[in-house]
Amino acid sequence: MFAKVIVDVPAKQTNRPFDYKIPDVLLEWVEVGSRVAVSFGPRTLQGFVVEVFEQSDYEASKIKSIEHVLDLEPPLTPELVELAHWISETYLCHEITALQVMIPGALKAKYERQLSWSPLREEEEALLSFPEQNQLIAHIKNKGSVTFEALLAIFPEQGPWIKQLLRTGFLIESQIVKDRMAKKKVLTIFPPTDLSQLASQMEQLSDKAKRQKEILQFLLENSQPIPLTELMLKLDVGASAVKSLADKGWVELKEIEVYRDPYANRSFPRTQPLLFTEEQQQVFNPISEAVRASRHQVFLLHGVTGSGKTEVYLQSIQQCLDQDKEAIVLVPEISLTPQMVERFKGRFGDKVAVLHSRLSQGERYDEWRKISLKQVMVVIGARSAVFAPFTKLGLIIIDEEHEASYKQEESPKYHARDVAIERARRQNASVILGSATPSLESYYQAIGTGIPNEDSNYKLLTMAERVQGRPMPPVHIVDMREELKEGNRSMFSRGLYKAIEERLNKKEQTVLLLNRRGYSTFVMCRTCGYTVGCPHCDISLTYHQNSKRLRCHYCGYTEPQPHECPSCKSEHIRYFGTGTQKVEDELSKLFPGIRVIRMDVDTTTEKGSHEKWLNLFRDRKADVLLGTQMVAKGLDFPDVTLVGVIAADTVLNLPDFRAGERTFQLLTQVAGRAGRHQLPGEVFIQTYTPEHYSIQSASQHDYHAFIDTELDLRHSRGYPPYYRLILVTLSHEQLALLVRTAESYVSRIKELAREAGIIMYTGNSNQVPELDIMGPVASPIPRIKDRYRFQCMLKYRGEAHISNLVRKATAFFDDLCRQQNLQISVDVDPQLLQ
Ligand SMILES: Nc1ncnc2c1ncn2[C@@H]1O[C@H](COP(=O)(O)OP(=O)(O)OP(=O)(O)O)[C@@H](O)[C@H]1O
Ligand SMILES: [Zn+2]
Repeated sequence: MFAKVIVDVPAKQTNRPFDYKIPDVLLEWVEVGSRVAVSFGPRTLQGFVVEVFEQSDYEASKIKSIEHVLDLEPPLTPELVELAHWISETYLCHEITALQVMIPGALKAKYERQLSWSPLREEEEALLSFPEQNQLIAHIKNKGSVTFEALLAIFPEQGPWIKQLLRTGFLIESQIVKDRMAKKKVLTIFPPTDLSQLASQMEQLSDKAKRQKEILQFLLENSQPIPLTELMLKLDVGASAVKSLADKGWVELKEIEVYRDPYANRSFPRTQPLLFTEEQQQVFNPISEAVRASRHQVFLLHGVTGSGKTEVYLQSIQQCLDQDKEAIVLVPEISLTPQMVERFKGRFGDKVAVLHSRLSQGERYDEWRKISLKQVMVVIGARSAVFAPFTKLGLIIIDEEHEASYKQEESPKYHARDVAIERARRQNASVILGSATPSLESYYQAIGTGIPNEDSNYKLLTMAERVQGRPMPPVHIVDMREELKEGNRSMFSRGLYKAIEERLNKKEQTVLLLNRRGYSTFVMCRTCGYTVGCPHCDISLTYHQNSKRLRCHYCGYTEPQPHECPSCKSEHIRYFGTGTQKVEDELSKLFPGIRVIRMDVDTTTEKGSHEKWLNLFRDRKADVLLGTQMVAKGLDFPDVTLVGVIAADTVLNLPDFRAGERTFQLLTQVAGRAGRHQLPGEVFIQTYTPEHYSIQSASQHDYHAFIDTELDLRHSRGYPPYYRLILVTLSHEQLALLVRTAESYVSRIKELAREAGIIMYTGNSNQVPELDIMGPVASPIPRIKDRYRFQCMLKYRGEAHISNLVRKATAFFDDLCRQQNLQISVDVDPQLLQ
């Protein structure tokens, strides 16, 4: 037998699989999706098996053998292997990169697989009566534990038996990875094997041994092993009572390996399905019907903030579980709050695995194992959870589908929403895209005039009302130019100031949003106009108050706060712009004693800090939650009655055609945090451009007004959803070489387009162009980490085979990339244009 293997060499010549022989001893273990070690030139490298077959076209003697198999169960399913191929074609990346992104980081570390005998199965051992089984058992028990390789070396013929013992749980695998991967060991109490004696043993105990009786009683009722600490907490007993039972030999104490569960110490009260509102029922019906029929359909669920989308998700998932199918829920990383997790764990309990980047590598790996061993049916996670190795997928839900963070910014630059739709299509699963502010791309598809696409199968579902008829909060737009005219130079308008004061008096809570962290966003000399920039990037440095240092938000460079102008030595160096730190400062000056929680990248680096702040706020230990966009999403706190946006223009002024859309989304989301429960809410938006349509329509909660204007603009300028984009960024340390190369890159593409007969934009309005190339021009941030950056943007219609051109053009510069350290980064459907 042979295997086609994609080897871990990200270079152009290896974007194809190589043939390897499967040695007999590994026949049992090599499947599509297996990770293997193979020799490649002088080295041994990792690779993924993408096909297993019988006849190779190559001369048998020339084909090398697979050296090892790296996991006892293939980490990828055949379906995911195919999906990786699709990703590499769609997003123009190496196939190995797409395969690697699908497996948890812990698997990539070096580790050793130890097999040992499971204490949990001791009683059933007698059932294993085949001589082969007994031989294996004797060997392993004798050794205590043994590596997989050693076992195979001694019993090369016994692959099938080893596999069977693993699958039935008699053998357990522990992965001893240099320090961090060993599974947690937990002291566990095993109830007596013979429960019939338990009653009489309890009789024997004197009245003083009340605790011991309770423990036995509990074990009698549950007859399951339970970790010592958990039992002690549950029954409120000390360890000594357990010890005396163990000393009598009535119960047994043993260390066993358990999953590291970040939510182990938290209980999630079980919730029951809520009775749907009329709107919820009416959107649920078609979803439920598609799930039951196993029909692929994409539902765009446009529901205003507080309309109860989550309950629709929950009951749709239930529908899926009832069909014995699995579900994936994607949420943006920053809204993966304990509150969100609680809602899913509360409904589905142990059936839920959670994946996000704040888990340790070990925790992540354990959650992933639960998925691949089919111990859970639901996964909730950030972007990469779209690759959960389920095999009976019924539904994928993407909450806040408009979020830019679903796009991965490094290779593979995939969009989780589009990957989800593709995955669901291949599995006849349904997709729910939920948002109060759907992206233009999804909305355009759903209203049925999208880019012509045979497979498009969208359906628009709308929930226009909040649950229980709660009103949308009134929004006041404050023109900051007027404030200035009236002599108010503070960052708080008079209206917002009064509103905060009122909340303090009434003991209600306030959420304040400012999308810029740090203290001051730039430092400028009033005498000569010099601004302090990063020496490695073309961007100004931000002043951070705590460290009293200036910091670059792109490369992390820092320098001490200057006291005179570095250029003209004048003392009139001043701090401009407002960041979250400055707002915090200002609040405590204006409202002495005010309790503020600040949440931004600087206060949430520590593990668990994000949750800690939100819990403090929920427990009303603070009056104000102040932060960057992380405070805008998903929060559902009953006492929040005021939302203030300090500067709505920060996003609006970004050099990005989506600036208007992003502003509308952010304002709508953050406004949606107010008045979600009994207490009515109120919103203040401070801005220098109150007339802008994004701000106007957000303040009126009018998605349709916004989208009509925005669609017209996109159409006239030839942007998505009418055209698709590919952004190519070239970077190099030498500007001259870079400019030359960027120009020749663009000529190359034009040449290839002409050869392919693609109609290019010429300014002639009689022809509808298929492709327009803008650039090369300097990128919005022309230099990062000492590398100059130039970009060109390809706008194109439909598929038009443009990605093929880009692939060819990029390959043409491969040598230059290797020899001259030129970098070419290709971003298909880019979300960030810098
Ligand atoms: N059928 C129902 N009956 C009673 N209460 C409900 C019902 N559905 C949802 N709710 C409650 O209404 C509130 C808002 O619901 P939810 O948070 O799901 O809204 P959402 O649409 O997800 O909002 P957002 O987009 O702002 O996050 C929650 O407190 C939720 O428990
Ligand atoms: Zn920098």
